[in-house]
Amino acid sequence: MSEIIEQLVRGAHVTAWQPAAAAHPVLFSSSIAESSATRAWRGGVPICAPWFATGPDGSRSPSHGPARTAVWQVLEAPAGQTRHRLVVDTDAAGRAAQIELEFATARDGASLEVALTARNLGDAEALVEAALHSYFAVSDVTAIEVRGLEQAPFFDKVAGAPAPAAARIEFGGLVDRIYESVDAPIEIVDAGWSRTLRIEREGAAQAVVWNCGPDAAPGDLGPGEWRGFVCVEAAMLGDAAVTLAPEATHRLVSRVTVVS
Ligand SMILES: O=P(O)(O)OC[C@H]1O[C@H](O)[C@H](O)[C@@H](O)[C@@H]1O
Repeated sequence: MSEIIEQLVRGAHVTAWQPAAAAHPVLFSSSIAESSATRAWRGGVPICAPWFATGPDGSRSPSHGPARTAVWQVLEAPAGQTRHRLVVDTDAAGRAAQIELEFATARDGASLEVALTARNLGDAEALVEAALHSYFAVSDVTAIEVRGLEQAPFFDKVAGAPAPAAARIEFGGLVDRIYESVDAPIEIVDAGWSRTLRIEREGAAQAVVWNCGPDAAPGDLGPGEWRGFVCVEAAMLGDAAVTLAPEATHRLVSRVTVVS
């Protein structure tokens, strides 16, 4: 089978990727996903910027920032790569700003790299949060293992409190965690599909792990489809947001490799 790659101009949203040699998609998308000015595609790689959720003080909207629902400009790119550009006019602190976002994708037979570069075009400093909110396809989230986070404490958004490191993530209900400091690669070990995905990140020590489970499943997921993905997100939010001086840039990268 030949490679499948799909990307929307709205949100510069990569909605599908399956390398030619892979038996299953690497990225999950909902069977009833839609993309509009008010609703982001459910799946693929939503770009959250220049804030995450409702931002550092909880008052930003839309949730996860305007980048995932705005129409981006398509830039020229070498064969096999894509580049998109968007300028947003508000920073994560709610201040008027000029922040250029450039989103680039590159891939080979086994890896897909997505990179978001934020550049402050304004005269004053700008606060930027961001996440590459990747939905990785799995055979059944309740039967996978996520490796590489065992030693890392996290903030449990479900409990609303910090939590100590835990040996294993049990999926099946709502899991929504912000791991604060993780440099090593994270692996999704999927025995059902005899496959391991390795996720490497640059420009972010945080990783968000999310699956909604059955009870918190959003309306734009098909029946039972919560089992078919796990989000492992390269993230910089809250205390890890970056303050960009005028002309300063920050690059956030997530690279997934099919290792077996
Ligand atoms: O439904 P969405 O706006 O796409 O957000 C989906 C999820 O994104 C992140 O993983 C957040 O940590 C979750 O709290 C949120 O529920």
